[in-house]
Amino acid sequence: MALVEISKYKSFGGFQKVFSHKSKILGCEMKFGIYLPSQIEDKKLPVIYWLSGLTCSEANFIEKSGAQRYAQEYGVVIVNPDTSPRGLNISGDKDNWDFGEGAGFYVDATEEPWKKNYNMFSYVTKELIEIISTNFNVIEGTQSIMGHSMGGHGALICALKNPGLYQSVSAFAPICNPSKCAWGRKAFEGYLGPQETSNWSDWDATELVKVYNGPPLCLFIDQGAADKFLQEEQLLPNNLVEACKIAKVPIILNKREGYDHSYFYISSFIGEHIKHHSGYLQK
Ligand SMILES: N[C@@H](CCC(=O)N[C@@H](CS)C(=O)NCC(=O)O)C(=O)O
Repeated sequence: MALVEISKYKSFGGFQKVFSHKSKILGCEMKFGIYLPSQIEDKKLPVIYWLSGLTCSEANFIEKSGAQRYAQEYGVVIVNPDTSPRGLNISGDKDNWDFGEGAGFYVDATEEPWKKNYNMFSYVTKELIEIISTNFNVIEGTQSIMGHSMGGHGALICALKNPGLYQSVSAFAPICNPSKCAWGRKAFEGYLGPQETSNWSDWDATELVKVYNGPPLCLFIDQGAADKFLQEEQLLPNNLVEACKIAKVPIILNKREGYDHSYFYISSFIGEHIKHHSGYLQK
């Protein structure tokens, strides 16, 4: 599991780095970003994982979120992986911006030709955690997860399907009910098979919340009110809020007037999310 350092920039006192490594679970070379605050020289730190949305690589979050300032302030490492396997040349993996490369949807695929490599759920929740705890000065098991859009869905399902693995979870404009929106239905159909014969509900936050059985978990959700994908009913936050009410799972939904789906919106509130997670991680 050798890591290769691809880039290193000093930022707010710490270092923003990118590494590549050969992923066993995905069967390809993968890159991830990691921000290492300066405090890591003296002590072990907790980790927040960030999962990006459709069309992103590890670069978007690093270059546009402005997270480094807050990671340094709160003394947390931030790790952000790519959004799918890359460079495999599976037939059809580059034909769509919302399926295949850049759109792994954080599931473990069961369908051909994806099932051998498109296993982003296992990559994020197992292999990446192991790589980070083996190679960096982090507190093993003290971690949270957040993400945006497809990555917001990813963060929610990673937390809901692994009770206790993450101390807290948050999401910006998450795809809350993928079984009921066009993006999710296309991805689930391709990676998991037809709804009638596959367990889509095992990968859908709105369904998973109804059967959540683990340590107390509060879902911290952010949504721009002027997000065109909210208006197009790709995100469906109200379905998640309703499911949480029924299941008695606490949820905070912050509606942000005038904000859209972009990293201008994310960078406006990333500090609040890092502060939120830090409250759980520094206990
Ligand atoms: N390509 C899509 C938009 C895709 C999109 O908005 N992707 C979001 C995540 S769902 C993103 O983070 N894009 C990268 C960026 O803004 O840097 C379109 O043109 O409608």
